[in-house]
Amino acid sequence: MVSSEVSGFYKMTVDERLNFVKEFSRLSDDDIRILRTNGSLAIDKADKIIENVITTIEMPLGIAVNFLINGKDYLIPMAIEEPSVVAAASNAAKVARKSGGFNAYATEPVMIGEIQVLGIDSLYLAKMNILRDKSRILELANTRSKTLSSLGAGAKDIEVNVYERPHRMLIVHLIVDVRDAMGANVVNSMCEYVAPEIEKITGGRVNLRILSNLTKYRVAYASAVFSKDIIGKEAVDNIVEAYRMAVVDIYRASTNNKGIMNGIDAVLVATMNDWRAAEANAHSYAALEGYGPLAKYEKNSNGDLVGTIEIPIAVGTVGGTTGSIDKARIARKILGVSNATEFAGVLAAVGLAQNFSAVRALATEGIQRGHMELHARNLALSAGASPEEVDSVVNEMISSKEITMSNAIKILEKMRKTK
Ligand SMILES: CC(C)(COP(=O)([O-])OP(=O)([O-])OC[C@H]1O[C@@H](n2cnc3c(N)ncnc32)[C@H](O)[C@@H]1OP(=O)([O-])[O-])[C@@H](O)C(=O)NCCC(=O)NCCSC(=O)C[C@@](C)(O)CC(=O)[O-]
Ligand SMILES: NC(=O)C1=CN([C@@H]2O[C@H](COP(=O)(O)OP(=O)(O)OC[C@H]3O[C@@H](n4cnc5c(N)ncnc54)[C@H](OP(=O)(O)O)[C@@H]3O)[C@@H](O)[C@H]2O)C=CC1
Repeated sequence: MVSSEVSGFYKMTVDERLNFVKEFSRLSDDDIRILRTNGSLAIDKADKIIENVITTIEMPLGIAVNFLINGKDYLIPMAIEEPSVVAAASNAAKVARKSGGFNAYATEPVMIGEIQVLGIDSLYLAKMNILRDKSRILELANTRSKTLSSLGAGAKDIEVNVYERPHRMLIVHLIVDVRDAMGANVVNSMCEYVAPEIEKITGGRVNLRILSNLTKYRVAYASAVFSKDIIGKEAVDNIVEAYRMAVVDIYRASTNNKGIMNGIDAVLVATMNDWRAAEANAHSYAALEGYGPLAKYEKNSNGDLVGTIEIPIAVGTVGGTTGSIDKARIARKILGVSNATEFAGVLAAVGLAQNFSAVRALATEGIQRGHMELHARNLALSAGASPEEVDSVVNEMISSKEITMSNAIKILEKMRKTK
């Protein structure tokens, strides 16, 4: 197995990077041909995926290197428009692997489907009757997926929540093990299918039947030690203090968690998973006990920084659009995860890595040096520089210490005049 630890990956040419990834992930020549093809999603195929299609839109896909998770090497495909995210993930993974890399695990892939029942005479009696008929309801739900039933997964339990005020209703939770799927469609099918039975049992009227995007029972964890000898004692203390700011201040917690999702969303986009669901999930979980940071930092007795993350993740290796788009299928091959639970653990590690790098930068030199130097390339492109002109414009912006759009335009105009 080739190691994912590679210094100077970013200095390689695109072809050299592709060759590295091909060898690491054992990609076929056909995979490489697809990765090299711009616009590989044919318009007639795109037209079958969503509605009212007029074109497709491209976005860069980069690879974060150095990830060692539970002793296994990973290359992380990330599709994102924001510079410095891929660099930051690779940077954190490089530091973490010096202390053994990330440890990660995820709970069983259990989702919650919700059924709202209104117009019930006796809420507590209705609750009792639903619980009494639980096995029959679960059996009915499980007729909706042959695969889940054959895997010993599917609908497993029922919870009933009674609300008397401000509005009277029952909310029935269908607890479903969705295995390798994200699970929204299958959970929704089950909820809709059992709804008439719930009406019969309760004498009420079912209104909504929809999954919850808050997957309280489907949670991933990751941890890593970041050595004080690499990041410095002062950085360890400053990062712990920065974490504490996110604990007391929701304005900081929001930005902190955005940084975590920078990494997770990018992998979800690369593999065509539902990142809107992931966003809703992460932020509502962060708010369960009053909105706070999803990753925590402590200093251990050796003086090193210990980072941990606890984040709900509903991600699929089957279903949705994960198999419909060739590059997403290849991105998953690059990632090399064999099931949704392993995938969730990897995403938690990516989220922690992303958070560590951002907070490390913030708590030491500030975010602008690392981030803006990479963002300068976008400014140069937006100012109209050709790919050949970008590096010269960027270098001049950096040496003038003015990384702004107006400076990029000025430099470009001057450069073209003197040519
Ligand atoms: C940008 C770095 C990594 C530079 O960091 P540096 O210290 O200049 O990097 P280095 O030269 O010491 O290199 C260390 C490693 O970083 C990687 N690396 C280094 N440079 C590159 C590059 N050009 N392209 C790809 N990878 C790169 C690479 O793995 C490299 O190892 P090597 O290959 O040399 O053995 C650092 O400053 C950093 O991690 N900054 C944080 C950036 C960040 O978090 N960006 C997210 C966007 S800002 C945001 O949206 C969220 C935020 C910040 O608001 C969240 C929050 O508030 O919490
Ligand atoms: N609120 C939200 O987040 C919502 C999201 N969505 C969308 O729903 C999609 C995800 O739904 P999802 O149910 O995952 O997708 P699918 O319905 O596409 O896929 C799930 C199905 O795949 C089959 N399957 C085959 N092998 C496995 C396996 N190993 N593990 C699990 N299932 C397997 C099962 O069907 P079978 O038994 O027939 O083989 C299962 O029901 C996403 O596109 C999402 O954007 C939709 C509605 C709401």
